[in-house]
Amino acid sequence: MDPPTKSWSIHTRPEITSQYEILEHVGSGSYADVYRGRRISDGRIVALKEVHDHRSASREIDALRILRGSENVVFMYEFFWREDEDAVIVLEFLKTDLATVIKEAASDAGCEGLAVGEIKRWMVQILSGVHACHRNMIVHRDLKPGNFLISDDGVLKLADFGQARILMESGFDASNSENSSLHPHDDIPLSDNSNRTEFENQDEERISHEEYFRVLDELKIKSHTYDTDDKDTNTHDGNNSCLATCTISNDDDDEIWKNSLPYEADEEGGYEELGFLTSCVGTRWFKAPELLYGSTNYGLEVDLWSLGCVFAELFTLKPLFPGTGDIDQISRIFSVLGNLNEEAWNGCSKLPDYGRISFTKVENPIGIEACMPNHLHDEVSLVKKLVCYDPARRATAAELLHDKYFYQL
Ligand SMILES: Nc1ncnc2c1ncn2[C@@H]1O[C@H](COP(=O)(O)OP(=O)(O)OP(=O)(O)O)[C@@H](O)[C@H]1O
Repeated sequence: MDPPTKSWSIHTRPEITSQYEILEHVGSGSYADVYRGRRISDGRIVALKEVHDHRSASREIDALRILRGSENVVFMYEFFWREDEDAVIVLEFLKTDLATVIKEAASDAGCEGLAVGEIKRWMVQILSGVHACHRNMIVHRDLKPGNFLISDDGVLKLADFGQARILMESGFDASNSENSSLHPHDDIPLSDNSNRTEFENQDEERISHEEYFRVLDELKIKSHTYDTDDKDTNTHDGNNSCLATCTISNDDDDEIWKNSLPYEADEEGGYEELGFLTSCVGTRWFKAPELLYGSTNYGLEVDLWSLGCVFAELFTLKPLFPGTGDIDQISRIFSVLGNLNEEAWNGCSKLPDYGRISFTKVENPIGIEACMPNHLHDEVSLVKKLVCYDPARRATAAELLHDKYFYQL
């Protein structure tokens, strides 16, 4: 079947085709088509990501500009963006991803799971990629195995920043916390011959030890900044990239839920004017409880919950909370952690959708331990540091990078 008409536009753009040979279409996401390409000047194989959504392109470029040079974040060589055209982002080409690693291990009948050494290696790289984001106050908002790409030489890189937000200016200048998102389209003249921006060969930003530890301290500050232009209404279902808007659910029960949620407020002129973050982001299985309950002033911690789910999956090769709809998602979390209440998270009753639906009391939550049978105490404990209700109690990526678990043989 032919790709959607719009995705052909990359073939008809001389500024791109004069520099890149487009080899093949390698994948599609909710907002993008990705092609393998060859840079004509030196034969380098690249990924050309044609992003069909303006806001998503802006987010991805903003984040990748800031994160350039981070070893565990996908590298952006340059991008092309002209008025009335989709942005095309030129990225390093990464052949596989963590979802494939997990799937292959799970489908190998003789395989009892990934080797501990391999798991630790992936985790450290995941943490390093997420730490790079968080030290720059970038919340990714869609962490899942499929968004951790892997190079031929086994280096894992965080990708797909289409839902990312910058919560404050990098450098943590809180005085500029509002309107902090960079807008590449504002500073790139949108004329025919000035639509290309290169990043290759730029030196990695380096920070002093003093600055490093200051940043670690800052990570403890829970950021609840106002978001001036967040009105994205799309989210993904389950573990796959099939798009489900917030008004579509796999679960009939969610009819009740969705009708009670203020998703309509995300429409043009709604949240944009009010300046809140949307709760309508991420992939359900990895979505933090505060997002499921409609929070609009969450912080970096939503990524930490997702990380916990990814880590559990690396250990067990099975998703931790494979909900079929938002209600089912919450029910699954409750059956493991117990009901969400003030005792579990002081302040949770203020979440916008708290109490809109009453859930049966889970008398005996099974605990994370039961989801990870045959796993060591340290492994369960690592997941528990992330998968906990109170966002303030979730361990940061920086803290976990120092966790003794990663230094034990
Ligand atoms: N740098 C890359 N190198 C190789 N393949 C890539 C690269 N980036 C993305 N892909 C492939 O293209 C597909 C779509 O990309 P991506 O997921 O980033 O688009 P998206 O619309 O932002 O996704 P999503 O639906 O998860 O939000 C991915 O599944 C992946 O297989």
